[in-house]
Amino acid sequence: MVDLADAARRVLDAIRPHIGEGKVATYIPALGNVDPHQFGFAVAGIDGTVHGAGDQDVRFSLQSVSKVFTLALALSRGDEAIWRRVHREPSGTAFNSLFQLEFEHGIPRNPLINAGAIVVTDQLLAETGDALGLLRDLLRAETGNPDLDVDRVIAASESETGHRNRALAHLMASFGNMRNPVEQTLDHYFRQCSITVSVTELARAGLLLARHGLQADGSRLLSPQDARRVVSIMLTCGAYDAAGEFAYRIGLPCKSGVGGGILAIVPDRCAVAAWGPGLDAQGNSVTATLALGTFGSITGWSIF
Ligand SMILES: NC(=O)CC[C@H](N)C(=O)O
Repeated sequence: MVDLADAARRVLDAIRPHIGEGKVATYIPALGNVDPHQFGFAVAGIDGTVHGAGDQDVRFSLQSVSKVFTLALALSRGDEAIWRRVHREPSGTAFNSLFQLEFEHGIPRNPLINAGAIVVTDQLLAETGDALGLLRDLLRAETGNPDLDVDRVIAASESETGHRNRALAHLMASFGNMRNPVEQTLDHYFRQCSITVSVTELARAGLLLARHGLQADGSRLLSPQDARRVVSIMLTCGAYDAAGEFAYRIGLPCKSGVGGGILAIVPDRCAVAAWGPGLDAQGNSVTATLALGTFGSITGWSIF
């Protein structure tokens, strides 16, 4: 029997000497203001009990971790048409890379890199009229924080400097793979990335996937099959061009974001969230990656 409270404490002890390592993302200027000397860890057991350590209640920018939840929302609508607009293969390239998208005729490799997530947001927006609103409602319900919201300063900073994301979206539009005007979809995309959460909240929200699509209130968002699909895409694509390294080192489906957060799923057991603002060259948090590896060693949990 694994004692999750004890595991969280032991993870913090192991990570303490590394706190502050890595480089805070500065290509989104507002993210560059975050103090790198912070670290939070939380594990939510399948029964909903959360055990945390360190800066477990400090909020940070969700960034690309949001892509898992927009994908879940798109699939929850039974919308198989999304798979004509985005593939399901690891990209092996940076999360905001352009060149593969041109070779592959404007169809992104997967929904967890920027181009793919922009397509998913575009599809949700076209189908529902409010992609950000749907995501915010879902995350409010699943994190248990009714005040969860977008950080407007970060959203504005993303938009002001979002040249690459605009380039990706316009390239896809040139291939006929955008349904809304580029600026409208990107407005929802930038704001979805700028939602703030703590690791405690993120771990709780991750239970949606650990419970195979069941929401906190017991209702079903995703079929078990679609929940499994989301988790499989996290394993193969969730850490961009380090997804193979993550599978090797951690052995759990993960999704990272440049805010320094990483969500990992242990199906039927727990959801784990780790956060440290300093990133490695691939844009994955140094301390959060180490923390998940340590958690895996302590518990012996891996999907392999
Ligand atoms: N990897 C990430 O977290 C990237 C998300 C970020 N908002 C971007 O679009 O560049």
